[in-house]
Amino acid sequence: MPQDLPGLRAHIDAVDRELLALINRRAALAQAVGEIKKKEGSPVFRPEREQQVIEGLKAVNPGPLKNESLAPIWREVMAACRALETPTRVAFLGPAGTFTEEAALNYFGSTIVRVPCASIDEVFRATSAGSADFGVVPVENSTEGAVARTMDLFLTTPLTIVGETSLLVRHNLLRLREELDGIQAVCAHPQALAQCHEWLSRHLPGVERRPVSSNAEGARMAAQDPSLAALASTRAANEFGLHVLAPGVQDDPLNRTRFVMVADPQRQSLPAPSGMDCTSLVVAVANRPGAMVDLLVPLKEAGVSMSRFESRPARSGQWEYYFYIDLQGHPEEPHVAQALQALRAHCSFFKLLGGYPLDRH
Ligand SMILES: O=C(O)C(=O)C[C@]1(C(=O)O)C=C[C@@H](O)C=C1
Repeated sequence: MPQDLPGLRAHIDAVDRELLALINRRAALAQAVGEIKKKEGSPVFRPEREQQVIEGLKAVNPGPLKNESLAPIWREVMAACRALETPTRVAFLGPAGTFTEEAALNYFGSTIVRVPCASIDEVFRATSAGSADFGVVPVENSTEGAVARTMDLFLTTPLTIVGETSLLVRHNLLRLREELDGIQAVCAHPQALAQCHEWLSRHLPGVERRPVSSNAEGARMAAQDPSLAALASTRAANEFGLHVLAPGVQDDPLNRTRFVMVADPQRQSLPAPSGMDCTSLVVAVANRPGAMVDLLVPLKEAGVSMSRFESRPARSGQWEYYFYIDLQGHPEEPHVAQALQALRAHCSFFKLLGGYPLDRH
């Protein structure tokens, strides 16, 4: 190997040409897979297969490339291959610059057709109506808990969950002017305002906190009115030409949001087991003593672990609740199937929301 800069760069150029030829060979193979899928009428996007490809490579990676760098590279390669099979249209809580858009790009790769939506309801509507193949919505935040609207829509729409991803969420105070003085209102999504409550109380006491439909919408408003500030990502700051007055103003430095990918089960079948999956369901039980225990016993007996348990009022006026449950494993794995069957018998309402690969990065 040469030791001088021009010599090393010439080697890099040669390796890049080899890589290009190999990636094109891979793309041609994916195109051939696409032809078979077209004939069979089966869905192009197979999250469990993409997960297996990445995990398989991580297991044999000799380095020096780090395993955490490997995943985003192959995600993009597979997204580009997928785009040759068919364009993937993804609806998300927009406008451009939201964390939900970032989650969509991380998960599906940047070659998607972006369908920004003004609300979580619209993401579900666009995906149900077929104007998008997938929808991406926030489902829970490590500081603020469940995203209520998303949970309610799981109940009332036929969409299923086909994937999940989580993001470290950093909020920044953004403004046209490079000073804190004279801010009349801070505009952001209610969740972001809540996540930055302490910082706002300390540094901008008495300033109005104005809830808007998304953080990027707040940034768009702040870009038009110098008296307004926004709480949003640095991507939104770039998108709308705003200054970052204070970076990372969220109360919890490890603030994370979990997003899920939803799809219409008529057009996108349930992902097959990947080896490390999550099963999501929503149930209701009769309002009687011991009903909760009856719900948990079948899980214990089948050896299934629960990773999330969340309740939402059923809005019946009777103090009845829906329970949102995440289980470890895939609904097609025998012990999970057994637990689901036993659970169903104890529930007055039972809806399987999906079985999908766990987010492993
Ligand atoms: O294996 C497939 O089913 C493919 O379509 C190929 C491929 C890939 O690029 O590896 C692309 C899209 C799918 O989501 C999964 C994998």
